[in-house]
Amino acid sequence: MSDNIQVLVRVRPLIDREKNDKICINLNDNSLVMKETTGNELFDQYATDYSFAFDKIAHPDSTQEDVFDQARSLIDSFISGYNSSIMAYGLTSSGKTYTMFSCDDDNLGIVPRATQYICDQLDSLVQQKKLSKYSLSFSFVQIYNEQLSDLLNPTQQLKIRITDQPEIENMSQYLIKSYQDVIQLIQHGEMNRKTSQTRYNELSSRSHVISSFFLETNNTVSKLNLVDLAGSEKLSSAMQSTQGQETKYINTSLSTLNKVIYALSEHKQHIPYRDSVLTKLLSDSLGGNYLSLLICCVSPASSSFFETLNSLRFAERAKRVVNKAVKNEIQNDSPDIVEKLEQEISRLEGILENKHSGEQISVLKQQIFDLQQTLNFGGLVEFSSTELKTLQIELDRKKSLPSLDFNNSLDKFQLVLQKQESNLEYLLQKINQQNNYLNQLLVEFELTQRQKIQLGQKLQRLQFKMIKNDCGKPIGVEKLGESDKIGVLEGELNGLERKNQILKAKITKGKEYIKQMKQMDGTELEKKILKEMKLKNLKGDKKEKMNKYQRESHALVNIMKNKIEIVLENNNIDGADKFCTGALEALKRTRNDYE
Ligand SMILES: Nc1ncnc2c1ncn2[C@@H]1O[C@H](COP(=O)(O)OP(=O)(O)OP(=O)(O)O)[C@@H](O)[C@H]1O
Repeated sequence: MSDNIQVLVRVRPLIDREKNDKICINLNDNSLVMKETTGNELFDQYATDYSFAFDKIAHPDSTQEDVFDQARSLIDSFISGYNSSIMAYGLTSSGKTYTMFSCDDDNLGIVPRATQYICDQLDSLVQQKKLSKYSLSFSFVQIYNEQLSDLLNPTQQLKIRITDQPEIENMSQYLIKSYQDVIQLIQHGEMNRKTSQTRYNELSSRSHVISSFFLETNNTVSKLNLVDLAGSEKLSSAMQSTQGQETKYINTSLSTLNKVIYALSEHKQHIPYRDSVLTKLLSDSLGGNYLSLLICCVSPASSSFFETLNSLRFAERAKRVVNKAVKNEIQNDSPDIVEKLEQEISRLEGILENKHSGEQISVLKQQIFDLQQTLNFGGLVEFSSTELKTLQIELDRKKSLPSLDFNNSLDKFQLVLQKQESNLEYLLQKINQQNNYLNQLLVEFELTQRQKIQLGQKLQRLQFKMIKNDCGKPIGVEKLGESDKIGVLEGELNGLERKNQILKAKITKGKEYIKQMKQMDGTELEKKILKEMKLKNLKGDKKEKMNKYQRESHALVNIMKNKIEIVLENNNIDGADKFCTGALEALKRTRNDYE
């Protein structure tokens, strides 16, 4: 079966820290339009629209069940013997963990729902006698700082082996009988998962997590990967060194994922799977023997505009990747699972009877015990009551983590600074475009100059010819024709001169404009203002001032962008100048307000 990666975009509702933000996404069932809105009609009418189409869009009011419904067909395929993969991708705090792993009874995520669904479906197949035996097991690993570890047994050393598909050596796998088994394992694994508080998310996942189900039935063997990717985040000087290091690793592996998706979508010969642990492990889910669904989680808030745009561009590319999934059937003459396990037990018992050293015997005993547990479908870890108590205390501690005060000035400043930095990058890009446009004008100017000289020479030759006619021959039809041509050429010459003047004026204005824009690298000024505010540690009206500042600086950046776009698209220098003047005045006003 050859199938493109399916893409579902989930737009979550605004969260507390975004309550003053504008919504920058308009949604339909399969398409959406992004527009950077400031709330000011004058500026907003010039904002660019970015349109996207996907297989499905989950709106902010979509429930966890609605989202699971979109994943159901993939889980059915897994039950019928196809490898399947569901991956959540997005900026930090965009809702990936909520979508995949939420264990809140009222809002269960895809992993617990999938467990329940798989167990129910398998039981029903057994009851209908369509299936006589099966074994379902679960594993849970994380990639933190490019290191792979087992969340269910963190002391275990893991290794990736790539034969025809990637496999993890030494990874623990637990047999699953019910939904509760998986919930217990997830809760146990979540405690070993690397999380920390970021500027955007008070409990942010700093690792990529891959939970997998392995199903073996009478005649098929299949795997289901449920992946919660760590969220990308912009590096900032305010990050502590460990946080900075984590963020670097996350961004590098996500950028390799981007490169892999790019190479696959462009049908390149070399796919850089080996450049990161994440892509090595997902190599089969991306372009291989898997059916895959990508859930791209995004926030509708204008403060995440650029990051959301990037996530959607990534998702749009992923849609073009084609997987080649085949049903994994096993030969009927191979011994069934129970028989295989029984044979292994007798083999190990045989070895035991042959009197090995004490150490070997205890290892073998342990192996026999594990296998018996597996055979009895009792393979699920039994936590001792003390272990359970410790786990509960840890859970309660995590639940009671003090919620981050997002009004805390430092955090707010960081947010504003980060936005300003990306706006500045955007501006610089536009200045470069403007420079290119000016260069084009210069080339055009030179061309018209050359044409003008050629026409002047032609005119001289014609005038000379006329003088000769006047002196030598009677004035005839030919001479009248020549003088008409001269009139036309003179007209053209005048036209070219006018055009040259206009071009000169445009170039001068353009140069002035670039100079102004460069001076307006005045985000420097804005940063200075921020720094001053931080130093003064303003209280009381601080929040109001910061909000006002954020709105106004945002609007300013828009004015500048609009100006450039007008210059580029409509070639309307005058109109653009008015905006620029307006922007400069507004900038002065903002500065006055904060000085
Ligand atoms: N669809 C939703 N409805 C309601 N709340 C949501 C939704 N999606 C996410 N949230 C809330 O948004 C916050 C961030 O979500 P979550 O932790 O899942 O983000 P994340 O993308 O996993 O972030 P990170 O990459 O930092 O781990 C949480 O408080 C979560 O409860």
